[in-house]
This record gives sequence, structure tokens and C-alpha cells, in this order.
Amino acid sequence: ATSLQAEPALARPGQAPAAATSPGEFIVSRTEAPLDLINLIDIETRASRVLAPGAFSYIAGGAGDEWTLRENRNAFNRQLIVPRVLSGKTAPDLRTQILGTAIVSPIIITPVAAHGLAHITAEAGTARGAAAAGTILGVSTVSTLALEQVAAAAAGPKWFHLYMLQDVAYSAKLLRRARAAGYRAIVLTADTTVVGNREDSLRQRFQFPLQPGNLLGDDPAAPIPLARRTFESRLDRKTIEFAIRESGLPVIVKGINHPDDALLAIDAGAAAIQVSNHGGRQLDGAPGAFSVLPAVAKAVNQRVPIIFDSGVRRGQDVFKALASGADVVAIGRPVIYGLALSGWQGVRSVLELLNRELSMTMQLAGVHTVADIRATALQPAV
Ligand SMILES: Cc1cc2nc3c(=O)[nH]c(=O)nc-3n(C[C@H](O)[C@H](O)[C@H](O)COP(=O)(O)O)c2cc1C
Ligand SMILES: O=C(O)C(=O)c1ccccc1
Repeated sequence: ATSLQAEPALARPGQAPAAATSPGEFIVSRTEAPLDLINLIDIETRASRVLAPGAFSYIAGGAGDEWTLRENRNAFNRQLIVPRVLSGKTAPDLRTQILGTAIVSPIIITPVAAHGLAHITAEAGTARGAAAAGTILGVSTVSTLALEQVAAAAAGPKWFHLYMLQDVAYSAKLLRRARAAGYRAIVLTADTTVVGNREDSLRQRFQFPLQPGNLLGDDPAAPIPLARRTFESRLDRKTIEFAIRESGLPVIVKGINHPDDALLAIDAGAAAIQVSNHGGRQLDGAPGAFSVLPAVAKAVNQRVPIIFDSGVRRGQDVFKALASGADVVAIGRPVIYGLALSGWQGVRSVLELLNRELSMTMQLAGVHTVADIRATALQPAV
């Protein structure tokens, strides 16, 4: 299903049993068995056993002291869900829609670079898993497979992510290709005008072992030099206008934390905003993403939908984000861990587990629909 050819597994000491090498002697999983999961926290440890050490440090890591990475989880503990037990409701309805696309639950997949680090099927596997789970897949500019290959792998709804490139004409070309390939929206990432210092990755001298499928002509490289050479470092409202004009698609501006940036994005024509601190990988010392959500939601005032990511691991987190102004949440690392552990089946299992946790949370909070969650008041922790 992909252009990556599985090569025979190398017998290496300490190698996970179901691993194979891809070009560049890179150890990558090819397992596709059903995946039993308890939660999306311990999946990280399990994935660390099948991922190459450098790849794991790149995926799991955050910038600097990783304070913001940890704070993304801690922030959820400051708002509580009060149980409601006599609502007379049962069988929560998780269905919703975002930018005109119906999805089975308010949980989508945020763009993550280089799925080929995790599994031989790369983004084709993720696309199949996302489609099987009934949700939207975000496909990174820096995907392992070319955006057309990902589109062809499964019919589910997809959004193409743009890192605005120094090469403006090539950026425009990517946007037109995305539209032609059937992508339904563009996610313009605004928070990576320079790549944060992921110190563990640097320590391990991590390099992408595969050439990214959309950046032809580029040799594989470490993330920081690749971005410095390729990504545009000056972004403003003109960048948003460019993405709208060249793609003809709705544009979601990703990486918003400050209410004024939200207002600027909406004023420039953004169809949605994505509140995110890039999973603690960019500005260390930034607040946990969940902490900034209420102020951004207040400024947005329902004019455009809000997507929330960074640290969502449990159904309760999804509930809290929606009760704090998000329309849907997006998850990143857990999907890659599911892919690493079990290919498309792992991706589906991760999404279905989070759906089950959200359903349980809704039932115990006495709410029936996604709209009900959004109308629920949380209680601040003391
Ligand atoms: C390995 C990795 C690669 C990423 N690559 C991209 C990318 O290419 N474009 C982007 O906008 N965000 C990228 N992100 C950020 C994610 O979209 C998301 O903001 C982040 O992972 C937070 O979600 P999480 O806590 O669920 O992982 C990347 C994140 C990770 C972990
Ligand atoms: O690692 C990242 O978070 C990221 O978005 C990225 C992707 C490709 C190159 C450099 C950074």
C-alpha cells in the first residue's frame, strides 16, 4: 500500500521482534495485529520499545526543560468535572462536525511529521486507521509519503498542513496539489518559524532517515537545519491570505495561544483556529495549552470553530477542552505510538479507546451530546 518497500528484518541484538529496516538501516515496525490498550499514557512506554531510540526521542520530546510539555498534562488538573447522576440520560451521542465534515466524535488527528519513523506503512497506515475510526487526518508538509499517496491510501476526510516555505511558488504548488488531491482544508502552522531546541533529540543526533515525500530534492536531515533551510520564518496576515487564495480551501491557523493572535487570524480570513503549543516542542515556559484556551475562546466568541491540541490523553481531557470552548480536540503522539505498535489497527485502537473514555465521561457527567458538553461548567480545583 505504500512506496516504502519492507526489507527483510535484520537480526540485531535487542531489536524488537516485529521490526524491519527501511532504507538507511532504520529500524521500523511492520506489525499490524489488533492492539489492546488500557490508556493513552502507558502506550508511550510500550512504543518506546519498538521505536528506534532517536525516533522515540524526537517524537516524545519537548523543548528545553520540557516544563511546558509536562504543564500540558498538569493544566487539566486545575479544572474538574462535577458528576451528575440523575440526568435520566444514557448512551451518549459523540457525533459532531467540523468545517462541514461529519465525524464520529470530537477527536481528530493533528499533523505530525514523518510517520515513516513509526511504521513501514507510514501515513498510508495512519490514513487507513483514521478512516476506519471515522475521523479526520491532518497530513504534514513533512510527511514521509507524498500527499497524493496519502490521499490514495484511504478515502477518509483529510486536511493538508502547510509549513509556509521560503520557496513561495513551491508553497503555492503544494496548496494546489492538496486541493486537487481532495484535501478539505489547510492547516497553516504559525508556531514554528524557528524550531524549538529538543535537547534529547540533539543529544541523540537525531536525523530523519527518510526523505520527506513532499520536499523533493531535499536530502534527509536533522529537523532544525531542515526547517532553517526550508521554512519561512516571517509569518503574518499576508501568509494567511496567501494560503486562502492559493488553496481555495478553508484555512485553520494552528499554534494560537494569545487572544490577539486569534483576532488577527480571524480578521485575515481564517476559517478556524487551532489552540496549541505544538506539544511543548516550541516555546518552553509557555503556559499549558489548556490554560490559555478560555481566554482565546472568549476572544473568538464563536465566530469560528476552535480546535484544541497539546496534551490530550484522556476522555476527561477531551470533555474539559470542549467545556472550555473547543469544538474538537486533536491528538498527535498517541496516534504515532499506535501506528508504531500496530499500524493502521493501532491508530484505530487509539481513537476508539479515547472515544470510549469520552463516552464514559459524558455518561458520568450526565450529558448526552457534544453540544451539552460545551454548555457544561467545570469547577476550578482548589
Ligand atoms: C513528532 C512530531 C512531529 C510534529 N510535526 C508537526 C508538523 O509537521 N506540523 C505541525 O503543525 N505540527 C507538528 N507537530 C505538532 C502536533 O501537531 C501537535 O501540535 C502536538 O503533537 C501536540 O499534540 P500531542 O500532545 O497530542 O502530541 C508535531 C508533533 C510531533 C510530536
Ligand atoms: O518536530 C516538529 O514538531 C515539527 O513540527 C518539525 C517537522 C519537520 C521539521 C522540523 C520540525
